Amino acid sequence: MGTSVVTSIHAAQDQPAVQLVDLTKSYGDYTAVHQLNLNIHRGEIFGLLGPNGAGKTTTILMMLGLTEPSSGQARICGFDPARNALKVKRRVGYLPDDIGFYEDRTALDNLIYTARLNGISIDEAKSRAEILLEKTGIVEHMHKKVGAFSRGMRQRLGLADVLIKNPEVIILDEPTLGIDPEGVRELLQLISSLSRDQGLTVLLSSHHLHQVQQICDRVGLFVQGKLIACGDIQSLSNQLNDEGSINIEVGTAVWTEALQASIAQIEGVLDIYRNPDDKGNEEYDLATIVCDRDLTSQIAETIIRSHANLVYLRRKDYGLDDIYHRYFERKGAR
Ligand SMILES: Nc1ncnc2c1ncn2[C@@H]1O[C@H](COP(=O)(O)OP(=O)(O)OP(=O)(O)O)[C@@H](O)[C@H]1O
Repeated sequence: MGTSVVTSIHAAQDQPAVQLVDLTKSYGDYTAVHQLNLNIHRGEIFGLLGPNGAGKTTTILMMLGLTEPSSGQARICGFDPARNALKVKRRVGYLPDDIGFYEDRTALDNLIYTARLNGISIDEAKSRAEILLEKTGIVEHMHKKVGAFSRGMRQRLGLADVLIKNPEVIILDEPTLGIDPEGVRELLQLISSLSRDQGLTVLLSSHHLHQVQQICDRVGLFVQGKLIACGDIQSLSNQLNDEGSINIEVGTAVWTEALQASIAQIEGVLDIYRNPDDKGNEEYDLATIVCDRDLTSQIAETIIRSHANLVYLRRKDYGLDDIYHRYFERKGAR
């Protein structure tokens, strides 16, 4: 093997698995994805997060060569999907949010079918299918017809289906949709361990920040076709802290609109929101007040004056709820 070949193979290994440069997609006057720049490194688990209609699926379709960018470029495993869709397809496994299987055929048959479509010999297909059914935890159901599978089992089978061609990158569109909390936890753990064991690059699209952050190395926050922030949870939190605002969390026996309005009138209060993932605390209601300075005593006074029964008050660092709220609902609305 000549030096130049060796160099170029090493260069390819060093290249990010996914490179998006000024990637843009317009439908008529509407821009669904606007000049997206993003690198995803090999072996990384990346979460593409955003509310409905943010442009996540459109981005994925451009990455797969299933829709053409209006401008800009994507390179997936070194290939441009707009020109080399087949080469990209060979290296990338895609699990859409509504994967179709042959419902009247067994899980094993479905996997063997996919493997055969990808040019894998029948013996190899069988052995890979059995290994993957084992890994995804549904081996005992391999002879069951897929039509009888639960949503969680289908998603596990979907993972096995994308993995059967030994992809370098897997793209999972809302993989946890419609699965119960325990099933979500198990599925995410499975994705995480598959990625770690095999050095797989994973792109996961979701609108559940809480779920995704459990396994993602980095997340990108996508709003109205634009990537408004990108990084690990800690650095996103630090960016918000650097903006100089202070978060005060309060717990009250009752939270009323009148109380919220009184707090909003305090000079220096920037934003107030109820904690979105307050897990049904029955003792008190939790809210976060974003201020441009430390307004702890003014807030306490206002709550006490309104007889709302202040149960607790503390200054807090930015957590996931705050990141979600500040980036998606405040910045996204600008
Ligand atoms: N073929 C199309 N023609 C016109 N507009 C489209 C088309 N496909 C998508 N859009 C629009 O582009 C925007 C982004 O859609 P996309 O499906 O990429 O969002 P998403 O982030 O995946 O949302 P969701 O979480 O709801 O799946 C939406 O406003 C959608 O209506």
